[in-house]
Amino acid sequence: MVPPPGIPDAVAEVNTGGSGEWFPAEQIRYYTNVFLVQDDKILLGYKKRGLGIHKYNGFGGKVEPNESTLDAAARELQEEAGITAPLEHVGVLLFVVPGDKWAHIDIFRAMEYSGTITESDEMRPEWFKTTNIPFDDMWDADRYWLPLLLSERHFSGRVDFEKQGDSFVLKKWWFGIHSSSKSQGASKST
Ligand SMILES: COc1nc(N)nc2c1ncn2[C@H]1C[C@H](O)[C@@H](COP(=O)(O)OP(=O)(O)OP(=O)(O)O)O1
Repeated sequence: MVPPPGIPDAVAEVNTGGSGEWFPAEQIRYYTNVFLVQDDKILLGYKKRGLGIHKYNGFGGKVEPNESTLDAAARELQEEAGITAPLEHVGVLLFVVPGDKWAHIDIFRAMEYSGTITESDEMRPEWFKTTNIPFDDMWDADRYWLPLLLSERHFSGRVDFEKQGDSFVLKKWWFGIHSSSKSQGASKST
């Protein structure tokens, strides 16, 4: 299948599913998400409020006006987990819900950090073995792309969700890797 709207043509498919047409374009809102990986462990945060409450995720949030995505990612990591880290840009994900702004999320990986990992009012950090990631307690699509981050691929993907009450139900998804395969160094992106 060719990449869906919003994904560069050069990205090679690794995983796709669901049915129907892709949803039409709406306005875009930019977010970041940072995952700290060390040896066989990954640091996730249990979200205590807001979007994705009661799910585990990386550390991130909205990019503020006049802020680069890299600066936003570093700020959110500090605010939510109390640490700083060299960040490597590894992927871009588009999450689409009809009637909402598209979420464009720049994904970063860190392999080392400075400071003391600290719970915040938004996130409770917790280490997991990479063989025991709590996918049942994460956003539904994370199981399809997080392995690409762990295997050091540079990836792009898109997920269309349908909102049913308070739940986001997966409708269609597409994930692919960039031909260079290995992820790239820190970048401002977008
Ligand atoms: C829909 O699928 C998603 N999957 C994953 N894994 N992560 C997602 C998804 N949708 C949004 N996210 C990420 C993007 C951000 O990292 C957070 C949401 O950020 P939030 O709304 O909490 O932004 P803040 O700026 O921190 O919010 P405050 O204004 O409350 O500080 O989830």
